[in-house]
Amino acid sequence: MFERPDVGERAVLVHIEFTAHDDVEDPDEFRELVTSAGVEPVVVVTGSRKQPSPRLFVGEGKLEEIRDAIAAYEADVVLFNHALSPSQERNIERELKCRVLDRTGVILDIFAQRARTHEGKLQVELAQLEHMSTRLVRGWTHLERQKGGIGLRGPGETQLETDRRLLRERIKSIHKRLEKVRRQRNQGRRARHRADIPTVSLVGYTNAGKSTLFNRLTTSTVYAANQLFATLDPTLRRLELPDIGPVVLADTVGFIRHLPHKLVEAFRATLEETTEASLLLHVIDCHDHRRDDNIDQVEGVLAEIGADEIPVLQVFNKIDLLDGFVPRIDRNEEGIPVRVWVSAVTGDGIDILFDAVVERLAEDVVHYFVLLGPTDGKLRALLHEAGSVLSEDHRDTGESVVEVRLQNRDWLQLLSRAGMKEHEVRLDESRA
Ligand SMILES: Nc1nc2c(ncn2[C@@H]2O[C@H](COP(=O)(O)OP(=O)(O)OP(=O)(O)O)[C@@H](O)[C@H]2O)c(=O)[nH]1
Repeated sequence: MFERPDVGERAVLVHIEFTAHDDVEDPDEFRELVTSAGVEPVVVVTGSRKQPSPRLFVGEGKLEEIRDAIAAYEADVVLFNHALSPSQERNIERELKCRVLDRTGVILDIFAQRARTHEGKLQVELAQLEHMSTRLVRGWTHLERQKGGIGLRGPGETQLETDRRLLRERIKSIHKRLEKVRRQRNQGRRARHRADIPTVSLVGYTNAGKSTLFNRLTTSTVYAANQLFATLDPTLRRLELPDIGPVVLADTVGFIRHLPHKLVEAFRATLEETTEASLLLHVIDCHDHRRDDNIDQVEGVLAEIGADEIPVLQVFNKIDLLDGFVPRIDRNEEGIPVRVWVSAVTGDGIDILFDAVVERLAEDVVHYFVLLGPTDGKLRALLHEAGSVLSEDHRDTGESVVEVRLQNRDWLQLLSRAGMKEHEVRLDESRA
């Protein structure tokens, strides 16, 4: 699991089935989400109703039950697995004399903890502020605010003390900054591509086992790099892979069923970095009856954020839950690994997963038409020596166009041996 500060909060969860609706949330998933947010679920109060009560969402009897649960379990917060209106949230708080957060608030808290890029952070802050602006001011004690805690963390925290006008200004200014960040983004991304070491990003539904796999891949293997990686971010680690060299492994926030509509943008922003990955490990709980539907949804979102061009290796996790299943690699017709069956918990198959990752990264070949002048003799010789030259056209100008195909890693190595930087190489773009 994620390492996060232990705020020691204890939560009563509330999950109600509504007979008049069919969009039922999953109570187990909610428990996982709450745990992900660093809060301890101490009890789940369940019930069923035809439809929500407009004032208190639940009935008087249920409210009494929740009040008893707060006292019995000494809970700090009540978390509803539902979207509450601001006035419902306020009314329930007043009745229970305890902090109340709805499902949107819980998810936002997770996003706030995990957003990494500048844009991601802004987008999450925006969603938090917008969510909060309708919910001011509820008189939480100063102590509670200082302590932090679910729904009180993240960049928007101090905004609780400001009035609505300031909040609106802040929202406006974030919109502006987001626009600017977006304008600069594509440019920045191109530049970063050149310098960065390859990133392998774990994506998948919440509870698929991403964090478990992340820890397994980075702590218990010979490939985990010993040297400190210049980040305090627990979701980024460096590995040294045979034949590939250094690689960054990145964990991402999990997909969530029934993501509240207004959080879709914020969620995508937390995933923004994956569009720069060299390889995606799509972690899938192979034991989950919603497996195929989950895969479709993840692929759909990846396509929407423009990450569908990135090579994907599916990791079917939790094979220990399938009887007598042994780890294996599935390959496509071209012999390329497309799926690996593993258990992150037992470690079964982790070795072949590494093999498959190395194989997929090694596939990362470049195919260029390089313009070489009289002073580029060294690079030309090295490319020939490496057997990477497919064809060569000499021009009257004394230049030649050399068609090369080789692994990106080797290409970069040859450039460095030739004393050249990648941006100094002239490519014949018309023939790329
Ligand atoms: N049986 C079994 N359980 C696993 C395996 N991998 C993970 N789990 C369990 O599945 C649950 C979720 O694992 P996580 O690693 O937290 O999942 P995640 O995808 O990171 O979830 P989020 O952090 O919510 O996105 C935990 O209870 C794990 O112990 C596995 O290989 N086998």
